[in-house]
Amino acid sequence: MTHKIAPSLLSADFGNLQAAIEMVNQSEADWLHLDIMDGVFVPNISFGFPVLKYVKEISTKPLDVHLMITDPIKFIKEIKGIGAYMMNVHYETCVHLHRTVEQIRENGMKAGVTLNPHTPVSLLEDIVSDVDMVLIMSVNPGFGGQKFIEHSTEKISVLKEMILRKNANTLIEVDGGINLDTGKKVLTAGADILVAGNAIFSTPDPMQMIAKLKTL
Ligand SMILES: O=C(CO)[C@H](O)[C@H](O)COP(=O)(O)O
Ligand SMILES: [Fe+2]
Repeated sequence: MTHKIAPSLLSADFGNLQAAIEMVNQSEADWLHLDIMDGVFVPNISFGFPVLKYVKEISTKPLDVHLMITDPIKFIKEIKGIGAYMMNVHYETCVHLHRTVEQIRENGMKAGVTLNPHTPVSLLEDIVSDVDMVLIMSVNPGFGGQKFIEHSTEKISVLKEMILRKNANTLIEVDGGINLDTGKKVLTAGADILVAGNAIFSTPDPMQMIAKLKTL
């Protein structure tokens, strides 16, 4: 399977979201990544449901929603309501992670579990086969444009080994500081999906950058 690219809208020009979404529609991107922050779990606030609803009206790509919020189980219905394809919750925010994953799937969405840089992959032993995707954060969540944490590649290798050992179909997504250089490293380590914000939206030709990331 060739890898997927999920541009993160967080680094787009919020003054012209329509143009950014239409650019992604016309590009080789596979998914559109949406970062929801609550100012509690992470020290930043991004955008919420009214914006997501607007994005869904324009986007032709499956929506990959990354929830950086406490108690994400409370918002499963809302995320379903905006037509999300993938709902990613942080391991660190879910007391009842298995129940959360079950409810996401019962609501017809794919379930992703996200790990902060300090959270070991070994904690996923008993749930990795029950989730559709694991999202490895390669920066501390909350902001775009941060530097890739090199240790992330080791975590991806450990996770890949776990998935193969369990004969699971779980995908690996990587988010934070991804560019042409770090993207190559994480793909070699076993990643299936690359999220990129700054690397795409800070270049003069974002569509060409998406194409380059796609051919890594
Ligand atoms: O989850 C995120 C931040 O918490 C973003 O998806 C991520 O940071 C993407 O931005 P960049 O590619 O610029 O690092
Ligand atoms: Fe993200």
